[in-house]
Amino acid sequence: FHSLLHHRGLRSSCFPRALSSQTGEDFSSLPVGVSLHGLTKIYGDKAAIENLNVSFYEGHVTSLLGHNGAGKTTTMSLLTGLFAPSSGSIDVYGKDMQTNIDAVRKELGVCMQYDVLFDHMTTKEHLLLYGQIKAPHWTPRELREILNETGMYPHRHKVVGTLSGGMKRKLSISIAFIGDSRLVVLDEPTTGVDPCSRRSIWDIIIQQKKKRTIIMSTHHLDEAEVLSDRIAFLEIGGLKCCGSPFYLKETLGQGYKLTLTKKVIILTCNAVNSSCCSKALLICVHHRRGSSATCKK
Ligand SMILES: Nc1ncnc2c1ncn2[C@@H]1O[C@H](COP(=O)(O)OP(=O)(O)OP(=O)(O)O)[C@@H](O)[C@H]1O
Repeated sequence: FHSLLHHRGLRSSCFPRALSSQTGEDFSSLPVGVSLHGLTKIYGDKAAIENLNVSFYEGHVTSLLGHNGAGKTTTMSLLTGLFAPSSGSIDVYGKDMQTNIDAVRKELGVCMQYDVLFDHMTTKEHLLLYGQIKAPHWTPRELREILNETGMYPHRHKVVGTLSGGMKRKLSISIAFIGDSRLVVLDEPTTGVDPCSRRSIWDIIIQQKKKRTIIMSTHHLDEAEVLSDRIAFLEIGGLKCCGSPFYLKETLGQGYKLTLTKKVIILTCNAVNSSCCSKALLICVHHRRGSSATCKK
């Protein structure tokens, strides 16, 4: 995060303390899936997140970015109802999370940072188990569709203990999409996954975002840029800026700067006329192109 700001020629102090999500870009035509109102979580005497105000839109993937300890996991934990906020509220499709937690959970899909899977069960058995808990009305055909869409169908009879790390992540993500979850929270969905599997996970997320509000956390800037409709940068528990990757780059970034400094080379040219000096310079350039030897002439 800091290096991104540095590369863009920005210091984090350039940002206002809590730049509103609505600043600069107008998403008012999109349905709001989730909104956080003055969300604060205090552990002991320390605020893990403080006065977070941001809206997440349906049909969007929004990435939470920030350094270690910025408050991403805390925000995710509050969004999934794992902890109650110290103050503030979360609205999920118009329902207050605190007072309607059971109704909200029916529409909530979660992929935790670490896979919560059972080694001795097959891929299909996982889908059946979580399907039974989350969406008992779902038919085996609908579960099969999820497996197809996430590319896990060919691996349906494999026990999870024999799956690769990438496949386990895909299975965890498949589970998050069971039951037409409208709010899907993905905590570092590509952690520990090879570049090829990462890309197929990106495809799954993009394919599934229609009619859902997807909120994910990541440490990968490239991933956030490729996947996100919006990126929310957190720092020390506060929202530093939020917007589409394009908007953030256009508005806050200053592009990359390349500074070239020409090294002074002292040419010991005895000749008085300039053509000799030019010739010497040319020889010098040829020398330096051909090898790293010091130019003497
Ligand atoms: N259970 C807890 N008890 C006390 N402090 C906590 C607890 N969980 C998180 N914190 C503190 O809250 C702050 C935010 O932590 P959080 O895990 O949300 O950050 P993060 O952005 O997810 O970091 P990472 O990228 O390392 O996962 C940190 O200072 C952390 O030490």
